[in-house]
Amino acid sequence: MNSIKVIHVAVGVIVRQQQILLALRGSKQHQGGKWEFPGGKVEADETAQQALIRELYEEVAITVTQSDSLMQLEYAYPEKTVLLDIYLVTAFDGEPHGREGQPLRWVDIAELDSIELPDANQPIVQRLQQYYLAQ
Ligand SMILES: Nc1nc2c([nH]c(=O)n2[C@H]2C[C@H](O)[C@@H](COP(=O)(O)OP(=O)(O)OP(=O)(O)O)O2)c(=O)[nH]1
Ligand SMILES: [Mg+2]
Repeated sequence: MNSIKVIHVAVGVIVRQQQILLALRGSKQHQGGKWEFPGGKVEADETAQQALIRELYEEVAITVTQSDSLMQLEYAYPEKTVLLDIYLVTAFDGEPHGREGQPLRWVDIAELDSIELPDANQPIVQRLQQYYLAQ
């Protein structure tokens, strides 16, 4: 049977001066109360990169001007399976603010592994720390 629906999500790792932007998920959302990389579901009529640009504008009011694919990962939560399409956002216009009232924070890449992120995000943190803190 092919009844498992995978939810395709575009996620932005927004980097500025060795720090990364996190947003707090609402307590009633899936994975609520955890800090996320801003992003959201890819709609039927768009590519993941288009969804990224739309979501980052809707959620944190920035216009992405440079984004590159970092990795894709699928993760099965007990209640749903997500396919995260993760982009490194290295240039953008505007100063981020939480347009939906959500708190935002900039964190050092070295600090990322001590923050409560959604369970699926562990490989992203590993990759970022390897990539930026290698030397
Ligand atoms: N944005 C985001 N979502 C993540 C991360 N890690 C992770 O497992 N997810 C999951 C949680 C959700 O099940 C899904 C993203 O859904 P979402 O709630 O952000 O979707 P959306 O912005 O389109 O929101 P909505 O309109 O459906 O409320 O992906 C992450 O770092 N960032
Ligand atoms: Mg979202």
